[in-house]
Amino acid sequence: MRKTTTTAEQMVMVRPLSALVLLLETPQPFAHDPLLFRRAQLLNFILLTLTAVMSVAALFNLLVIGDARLALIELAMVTATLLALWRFRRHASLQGPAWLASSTAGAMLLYLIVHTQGDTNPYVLLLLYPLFVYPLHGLRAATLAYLLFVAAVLAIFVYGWGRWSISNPAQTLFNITIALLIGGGIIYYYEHTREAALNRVRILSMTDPLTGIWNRTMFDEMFTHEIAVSRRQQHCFSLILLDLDHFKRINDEYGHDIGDAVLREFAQLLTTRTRASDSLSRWGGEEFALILPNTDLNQAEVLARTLLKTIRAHHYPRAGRVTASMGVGTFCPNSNRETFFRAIDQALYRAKHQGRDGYALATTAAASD
Ligand SMILES: Nc1nc2c(ncn2[C@@H]2O[C@H](COP(=O)(O)OP(=O)(O)OP(=O)(O)O)[C@@H](O)[C@H]2O)c(=O)[nH]1
Repeated sequence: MRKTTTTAEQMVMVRPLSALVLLLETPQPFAHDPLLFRRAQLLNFILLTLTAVMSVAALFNLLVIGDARLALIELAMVTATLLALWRFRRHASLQGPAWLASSTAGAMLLYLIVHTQGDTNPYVLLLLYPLFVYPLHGLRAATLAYLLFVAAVLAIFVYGWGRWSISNPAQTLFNITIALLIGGGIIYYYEHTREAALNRVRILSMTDPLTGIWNRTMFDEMFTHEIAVSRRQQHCFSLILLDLDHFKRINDEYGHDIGDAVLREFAQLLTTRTRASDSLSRWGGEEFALILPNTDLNQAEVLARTLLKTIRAHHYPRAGRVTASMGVGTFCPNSNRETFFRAIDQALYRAKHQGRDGYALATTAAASD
């Protein structure tokens, strides 16, 4: 076996570097949701930047400018961002640290305009606020935060009107208001477009384009989730695999368009005849999967019989009547995922071989370890 050794020199080089990489990396608990992960990445970056910038500013103000009061305020902000960073990384919490980050940055910008007393140059920096408050909090909360921020800026300006030497204050106030509203409006529009596009992509990635029900990826996720719930709460859930009978004939006799219409209507029929807590997915082709949370085998069997009756009785405008076969099984906390699914698949296969338009049960022995 190859042995790797690390010299003391390498350790010194590697440790600070890996500590830095660790800080830059977004914590794993956010990795399951791409949207959340992007938000967490941004928050991590903002908190680290705020901590670094404020630390440098505090040192500069203390040692070079000699302004201890300002340095103290900046050190308080460093403490706040470090606290937020700790909560974010240690407890994988996003909301609280995000609000702390945006409030700290907002307070810092407001303090800057108070501190420079009428100098309008720092006002351009105010547009940094919506740039990160929108991606951090989402459209609604960010708009509220930004409007409050604009109101605070204007209130500070009005407060300083008679006290500070501002050249042409009315004109300046008008310019600042317009710049903040237009700048914020553009960022709002951009964020709105981005959120709408992301939502669309999200829906497309979760649903089947033909029938509109959950797709196979979502089935896998919901199935995994239901197994976790079953093991945690120590109760069973059921699964029904459905396959349309002789579907190839429909395509061959009436064409693919009619076949597609049958699939859509079949999905609709099942959706209306099952509970809102049940989840119907298109497993692939003419095969569907129905997850029934908190349902035992007897209840699943009753539902299978009802569904078979409903499917048999339904008349499709061009294709007439269509039947389906089903494999029915119940997952209990001691079941094994793979063997359970295989047993249901085999049950469906048996239902087909027993003449179709019926169901077969996954045997308990086959479904368990
Ligand atoms: N129109 C349409 N047909 C599809 C779609 N996906 C799969 N199919 C068709 O579904 C048919 C499935 O055929 P088979 O696997 O032989 O099954 P079957 O004819 O239903 O026979 P049994 O399942 O044994 O009752 C094939 O002709 C596929 O082309 C789809 O999205 N639209």
